[in-house]
Amino acid sequence: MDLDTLLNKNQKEAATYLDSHLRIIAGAGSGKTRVVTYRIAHLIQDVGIDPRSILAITFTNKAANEMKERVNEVVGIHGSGTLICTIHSLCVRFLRQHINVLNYPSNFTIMDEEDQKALIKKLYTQLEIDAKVISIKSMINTISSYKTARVSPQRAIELAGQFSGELKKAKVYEAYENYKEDHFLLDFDDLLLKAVYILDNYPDILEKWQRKFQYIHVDEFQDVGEIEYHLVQLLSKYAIVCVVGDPDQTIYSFRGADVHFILDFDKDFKPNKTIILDQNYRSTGNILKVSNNLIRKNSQRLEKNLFTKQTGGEDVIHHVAKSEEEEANWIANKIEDIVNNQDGVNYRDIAILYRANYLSRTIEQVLIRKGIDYRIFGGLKFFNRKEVKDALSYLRLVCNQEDLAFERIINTPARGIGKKTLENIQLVALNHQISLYDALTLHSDEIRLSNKSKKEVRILVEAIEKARRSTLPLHEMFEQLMIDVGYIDMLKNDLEDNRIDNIHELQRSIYDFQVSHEDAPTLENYLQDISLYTDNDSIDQGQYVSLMSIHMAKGLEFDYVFVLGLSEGIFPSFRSLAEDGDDGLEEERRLAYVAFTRARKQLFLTDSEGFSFVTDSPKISSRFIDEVGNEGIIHSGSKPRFKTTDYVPKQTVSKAELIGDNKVDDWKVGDLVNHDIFGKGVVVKVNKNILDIAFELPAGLKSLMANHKALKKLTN
Ligand SMILES: Nc1ncnc2c1ncn2[C@@H]1O[C@H](COP(=O)(O)OP(=O)(O)OP(=O)(O)O)[C@@H](O)[C@H]1O
Repeated sequence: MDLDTLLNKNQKEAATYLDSHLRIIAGAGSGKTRVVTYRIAHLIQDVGIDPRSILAITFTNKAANEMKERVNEVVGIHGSGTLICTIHSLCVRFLRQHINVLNYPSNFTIMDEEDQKALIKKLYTQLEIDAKVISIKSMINTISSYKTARVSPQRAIELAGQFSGELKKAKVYEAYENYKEDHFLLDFDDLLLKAVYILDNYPDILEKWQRKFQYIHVDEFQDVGEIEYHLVQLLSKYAIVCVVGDPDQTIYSFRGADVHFILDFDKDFKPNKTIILDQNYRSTGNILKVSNNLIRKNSQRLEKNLFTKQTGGEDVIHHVAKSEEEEANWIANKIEDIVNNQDGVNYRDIAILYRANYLSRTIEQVLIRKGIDYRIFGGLKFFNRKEVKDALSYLRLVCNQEDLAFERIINTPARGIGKKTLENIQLVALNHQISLYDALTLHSDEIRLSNKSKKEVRILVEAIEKARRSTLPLHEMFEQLMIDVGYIDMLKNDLEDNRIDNIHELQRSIYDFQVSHEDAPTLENYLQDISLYTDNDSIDQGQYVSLMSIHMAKGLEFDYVFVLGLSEGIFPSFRSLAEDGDDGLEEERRLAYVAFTRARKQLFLTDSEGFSFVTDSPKISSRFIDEVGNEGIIHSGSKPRFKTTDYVPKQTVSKAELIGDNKVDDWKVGDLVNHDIFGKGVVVKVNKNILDIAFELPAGLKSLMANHKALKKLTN
């Protein structure tokens, strides 16, 4: 293996330095993964280290598999036995051997989040706790916080003292832990905690595992948390540890990752050396320029000067579309253009990335319409998501009392209608040859329901009937329906922000449908239109565009990358800013940096005008676009508007800025307005003499008469 031809000088030093612990701090695309791979190969092939004494911890299973493959390619069969896996897999492997010391069998069961939810629901019934008072999701978070802070259930009960809410949670925690122990179950936290507990308390097992590894590598070290760090410390007594990371790519702080572990590595692991890799091999000069300019705006960072020898390259393109639909169309057209006109490029070289999963909806619909196959990594296609299916079922019930829709939603949210009651309703429907909904409403006397269920059913039926009679525009009827049937409350109680965003995105889809089908914007037509997307099971031809959230894209690379939805409030996310202020903003910026640096040949950034149902405000371009400067980037489409510049005038509007007379045919989408009561807004739809205007919160979206005196057009 000739490392001189495979690696640059610093990379080679990093791959071959074995005299002490090693920290490799490296920018995006500078060959971190490549260096770890060749370091392992070097240890086996050139140094003759027993492969079984080499450990490499990666962040995802995908990364582990890729690294294994690459090591095998280089060293062949000699590499077998090297342990390359995620930290959770390492713990499972460890526990299967040693958990018997805690009186667990080695074939314990691992619980995922769905299992956790089911268990907590069960415990709530036993302990008579209402999920509306303590949501299941918040309970899962509480349990996880107790555990990672190493607070035992007994201690939690003591700490809760007389505070009844806290005491209830502590009791659930106790019952949860007891149940798991009785049934030999482990949740994800337990995998790490139990492994660390055994290593901390059983010196002979610790010694055995410490003697196992001579060389330990940890990739993506910027995203480790306290327990992972402790585990690496424990295992490293006789080993040389090599950690690799990029502090600018810390994107999991919300899950306990702490960038200080890589920054302070030199204090705990002695002696040590740090090597910095600053040559980027992945991206063109322009992609790098734009990414560097952005990340420089973060104040909490180690300055690195990432460079590339691939100067220039295609400009980064930022496109502002008139609407989300147009944004998606622009992306799809560009993709077709690239695939048709660039030699050897196919769909698999292209990725579409977004900040939040709900943002995939519009682009999915456009790709389906154009017959471009796509895959969503780490998630479900929009119309397959549970909450979207539930919401559409409610609409189907409003539209035509469909039985399948009825069955899907009758007990979501819970109305005390279980399998038996449903069978009872089905029988009544069969006897009378009517729909399930009619059976429930017209023959309720034949159905056995508790008083509580009767009340819940009444609320449901009233909500459905109200929606049927509604004269509101469809998207408003839908919004009201989701509130009236208790669906939004259910999601709020369960702290399911992402699912709520998907419901708002579905509302946007209904709104868009009305705008484009002014002639017959009926619910029936909408449902028919949408079935094209819900029944879409494309045949896998192996050629697909990859769609994923930026968190999922960590460590990956693609020739062409589109990052969509770059609107202020969406990316950076308003929630991160509200919850974590400047720290939240810096993490969002790192996320944008990760997204931009996934691109090899060309990067496209898009956003659109109009109104966001998720942030409930008019859309303007993300500050990140403003921050990347003007070098290496060109703008197309509408002129980007930023919060700091021309969008919201700081002073009150002067008379001269106002156009006095609002002639009806003067209006167009994108016009800025000032309204005497609602303040400033932007026109999102012109419908003869009625304007849909998106105002800043709290006013939101309003339909107003174009020539009303309260409304003034502002000069653009
Ligand atoms: N010395 C080199 N010669 C040629 N190609 C290289 C070299 N070093 C890295 N590369 C290539 O550059 C790209 C980025 O490398 P790699 O994925 O290892 O970077 P990374 O630092 O792990 O990236 P990130 O942290 O952004 O995910 C890969 O395609 C890799 O093959």
